[in-house]
Amino acid sequence: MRSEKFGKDADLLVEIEGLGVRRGRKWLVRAVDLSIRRGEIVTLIGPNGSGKSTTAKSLLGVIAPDEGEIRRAPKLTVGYVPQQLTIDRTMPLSVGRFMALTARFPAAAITAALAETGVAHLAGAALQQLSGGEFQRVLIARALIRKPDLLVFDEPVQGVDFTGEIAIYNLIGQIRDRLDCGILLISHDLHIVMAQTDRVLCLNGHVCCSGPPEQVAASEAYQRLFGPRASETLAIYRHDHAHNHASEGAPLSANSDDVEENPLSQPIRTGTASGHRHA
Ligand SMILES: Nc1ncnc2c1ncn2[C@@H]1O[C@H](COP(=O)(O)OP(=O)(O)OP(=O)(O)O)[C@@H](O)[C@H]1O
Repeated sequence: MRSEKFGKDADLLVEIEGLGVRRGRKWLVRAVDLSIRRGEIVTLIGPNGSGKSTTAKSLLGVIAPDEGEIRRAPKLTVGYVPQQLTIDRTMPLSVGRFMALTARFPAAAITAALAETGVAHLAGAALQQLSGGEFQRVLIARALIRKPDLLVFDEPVQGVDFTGEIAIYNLIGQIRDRLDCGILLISHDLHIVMAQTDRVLCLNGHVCCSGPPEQVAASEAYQRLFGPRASETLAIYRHDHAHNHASEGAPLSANSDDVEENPLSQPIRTGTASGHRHA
């Protein structure tokens, strides 16, 4: 069943079906469906505590699901870019040494990865002296060394200033184009994250709504979660990029009313975005 599915769809990297994670009597997430294909940028958004990290950790295999299935393409390589806040930058360490901290890589591979994210000139710099945006580029470079099929970013613009944010999102788009990898972004920052995104899943313990950014931003469930002004900011960041969303469906209603912690949300689910190709 597993190999059959991935055999038929060579671009499919990971597929989550009916994911549920429970701690004690509380479901942290339930009934989450999510798939990521090569060349696709998928964003998980949702308020604090809505289950974004839980979903991502399940996808990465860090935590085991209590319900549902997670299927990964054979030999899938995943790169993970952690939140800046989770890393102690007070250690006296150069960028070059930081890149080789958890595994040994040839110097040329490190240089190439730093060049890919535009920070090759910082290889000898001290980690503490980097700006938020520079440090984020170093973290991305570290995740790129293994040439991942799938890159997961946890809050990619945390600690980065406003112009830096746009540059980081442009970089993420370029990485997707150059490496033809799949990308999963996790963010509670609801508008800026959407600029480069093909598909958004709005979580609040379950999938409140999903689909192309404009469709999600316009949905009632999204506006109820984030407030009516949330969708207005989207237009500022959205830019044109030539691709086709022809196979994505319109919102359909769905059921997931047994999730304890989501009193606000009215579940809406869209059709899955399959056959998505970039020019
Ligand atoms: N081991 C655990 N035991 C009990 N509750 C947990 C556990 N881990 C996480 N939670 C709770 O599960 C919910 C979802 O947490 P999760 O970290 O997935 O949310 P998130 O959307 O990533 O939040 P944030 O945006 O704040 O990072 C939260 O209410 C959290 O307190």
